[in-house]
Amino acid sequence: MVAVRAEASVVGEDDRVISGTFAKLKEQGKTAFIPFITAGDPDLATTAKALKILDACGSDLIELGVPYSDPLADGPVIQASATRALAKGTTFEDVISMVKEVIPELSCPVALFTYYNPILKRGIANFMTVVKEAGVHGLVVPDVPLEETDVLRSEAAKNNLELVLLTTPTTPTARMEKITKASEGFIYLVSTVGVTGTRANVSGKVQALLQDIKQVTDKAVAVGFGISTPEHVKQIAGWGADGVIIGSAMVRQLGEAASPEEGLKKLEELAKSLKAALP
Ligand SMILES: O=P(O)(O)OC[C@@H](O)[C@@H](O)c1c[nH]c2ccccc12
Repeated sequence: MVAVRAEASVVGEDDRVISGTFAKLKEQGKTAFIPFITAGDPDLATTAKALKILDACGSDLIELGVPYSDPLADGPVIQASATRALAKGTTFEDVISMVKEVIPELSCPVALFTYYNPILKRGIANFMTVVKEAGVHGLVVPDVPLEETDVLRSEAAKNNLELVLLTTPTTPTARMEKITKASEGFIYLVSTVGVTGTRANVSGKVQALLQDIKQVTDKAVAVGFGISTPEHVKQIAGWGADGVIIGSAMVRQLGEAASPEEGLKKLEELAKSLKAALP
């Protein structure tokens, strides 16, 4: 009995900040606004400012990408952004030092986005401890197969980190059900096949995919890939999504601006316009 209690207190419901955030939003009938940016593009000082701006614009969660040399799920915008960040010399350790300073100043939680290799390289247990100590609340690891998530999830859980899993339009139903059971924080519904990057329209399949997922789980579902305009986010919120994730459109503001200051200004404008379009 005692052992069971001790175990339960390691990961109490209250420690699950990301699922807690979604639960609160649900009570208020709100859809989460979740921007993604790459750490270190154009530099880490600007990333720190961007995190504070996104938080002030009403982000409900921020997905912060660790730049990686072989970002296989990413389209041209995020690839170029990761390349710029790496060319600046941004390391995982630098990203961690920066977030450690900034997260205490934010009111919204942060999920760290990273490919699997940098985790394996550092050792799963060690990686989780470092990330937790930096104040991070969850992890998105797009290239880890479901079958290999057990050890990742248990090490994450020891550190109160929620491990978000992804499902795509080509995921078979039985597998999608397993993913919804195993996913923590929320379920990441990839809106379309292919790589990240803005698209003119949101795939019409998203509405049916959301219904399918919601039939098998009560967990929150956030949609990402190809979302960039107020019309897109309105449409997806109308289909019952619990959150919208916007990556490339955000990354582009910072990456393609003439100066960091201009990039931050454009980022703020986009964040405000998307947030204002959400219920
Ligand atoms: O860039 P988009 O199309 O807005 O997609 C979201 C996204 O950027 C972010 O969640 C993400 C960045 N890289 C990824 C790789 C795989 C899955 C998801 C991601």
